[in-house]
Amino acid sequence: MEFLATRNSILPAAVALPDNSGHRINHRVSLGSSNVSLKRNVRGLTVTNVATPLPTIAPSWETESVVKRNHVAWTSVKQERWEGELIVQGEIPLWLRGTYLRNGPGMWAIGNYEFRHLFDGYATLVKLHFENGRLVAGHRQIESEAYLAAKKNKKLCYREFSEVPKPDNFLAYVGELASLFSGASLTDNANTGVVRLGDGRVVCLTETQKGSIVIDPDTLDTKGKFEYSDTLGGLIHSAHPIVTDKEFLTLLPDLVNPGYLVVRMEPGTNERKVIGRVNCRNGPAPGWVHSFPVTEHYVVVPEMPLRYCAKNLLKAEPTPLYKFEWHPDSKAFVHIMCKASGKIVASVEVPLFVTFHFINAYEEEDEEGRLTAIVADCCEHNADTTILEKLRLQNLRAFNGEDVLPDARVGRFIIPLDGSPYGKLEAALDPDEHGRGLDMCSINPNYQGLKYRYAYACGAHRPCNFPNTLTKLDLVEKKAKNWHEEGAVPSEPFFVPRPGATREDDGVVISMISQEAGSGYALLLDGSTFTEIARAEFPYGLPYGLHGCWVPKK
Ligand SMILES: CC(=O)/C=C/C=C(C)/C=C/C1=C(C)CCCC1(C)C
Ligand SMILES: CC(/C=C/C=O)=C\C=C\C=O
Ligand SMILES: [Fe+2]
Repeated sequence: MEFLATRNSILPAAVALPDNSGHRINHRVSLGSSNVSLKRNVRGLTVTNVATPLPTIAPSWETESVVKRNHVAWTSVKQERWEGELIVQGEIPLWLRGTYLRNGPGMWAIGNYEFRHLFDGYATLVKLHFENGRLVAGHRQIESEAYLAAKKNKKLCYREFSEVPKPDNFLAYVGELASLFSGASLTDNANTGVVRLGDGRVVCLTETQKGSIVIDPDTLDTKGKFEYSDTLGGLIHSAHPIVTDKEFLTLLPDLVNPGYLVVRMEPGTNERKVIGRVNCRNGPAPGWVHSFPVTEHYVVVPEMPLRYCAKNLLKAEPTPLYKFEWHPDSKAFVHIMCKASGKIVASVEVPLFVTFHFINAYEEEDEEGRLTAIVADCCEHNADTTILEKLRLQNLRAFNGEDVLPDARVGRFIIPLDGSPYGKLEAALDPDEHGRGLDMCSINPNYQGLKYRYAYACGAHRPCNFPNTLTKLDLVEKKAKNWHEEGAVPSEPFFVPRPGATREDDGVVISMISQEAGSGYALLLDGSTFTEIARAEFPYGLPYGLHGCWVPKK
């Protein structure tokens, strides 16, 4: 494992603002009072760099409260919105023109009520707009029904990942007993990812279908629901569709007759069409499909023994695995469906596994060019579900130097296409290369579905309780380069290829770092050397965020 030199010195914040580090605070403090002009020299020009915060809409239900001193990564963002130019240290490549958007659960409280789990928080969308070597940043809360209702009623009104409203909260809001048992009580808090469709629309997503929300990538305005115009129904889908300029592919789990519909939507439409259906091989319900990968011609449908649980969906109190149950006896399977015909070309038993995120998949050929297997890689948690519990906020906030992050690896599935009944699952490289922690991955998008060499992810610099490095994985040399800074919690490293590049790792890696001291910054690493090329400090600490997308400049 290679560790790269990192900086310890941190630039002063562009604008001095109350940090997120604690004390008795008044959340109504507005950023509006903090406009600051800073002069700097950019390529011979003196540029007045004005951090111009937008008017702050302080959550009225988040008035005076006592906040414990926590890592800013796990501390709710204090303002509903902000925008301003950041001072850049280093050089942003001039070819980098567009907006990186990152979604994630950034607000974990309603009044004095603190949410339990990382995945419960109300969605905070962050943007980094790069143009001419300059960087304009901002964030904004997504105005889902769930968020607006919580704000208005000062209480939880919809079912979140682990939180369930008290019946009177929800009934007071929606007013119908039957709604508790239908999709109406599920959240539309689109806090997981953000994708740019082939037609240019930008949609924030979570695992409930109703939580598909169209936003404006420039202003971060919530434009409204993305309504699916088909009649496929169902309540949930994969949080991570595969999105290219040509299509949107996703999985719709069927909780009644355990299986999955594999569906495709064309750009410019809202209608998903069925490619085919996979019936589960075993178990009382489909396995959780947070994500799935595709190859050029096939869709890989994982059947994980961590399965949805209809009973847990209705429970008022969280169960150990939330809306899921671990069924090792039901075994694990991987199904391969042909994209063109919808036919299942392989359905094999594989070793037990636990994953949130697939990294990529590709078709393996023999010397004669005959297709022999599908290779699918994921961030695999050693078939251990305890990672879900480690992501409870109280555990994330309680870090005391103990090394409690469970081990993870690049799990490589090899799925034979010769009709044999078993597939293999092995580590693609020694997990010690990335500190035995691994999640939140990206690749060069031009290599999606193709044989590839590099992946970017978060790994571990132990002791830790959460992935705390950025790591570049070389899956051919089986080596990793790691970036780490003391106390930093980096979000998913997102790879943007350089236009015209011919090398797979020619591009930049974008991440946002939340720092222990309460601050945060945007970070650019060179995709090839994996060394820092630029950073820009935010005037306030950023909470942790999940997944992002790139919106190129028109
Ligand atoms: C943020 C993340 O990674 C996952 C979020 C998952 C969510 C919000 C899941 C929500 C669900 C419900 C509210 C009820 C139905 C089941 C399930 C999809 C898990
Ligand atoms: C942040 C995370 C797992 C970290 C484990 O080491 C998973 C996030 C899942 C949702 O997108
Ligand atoms: Fe995810």
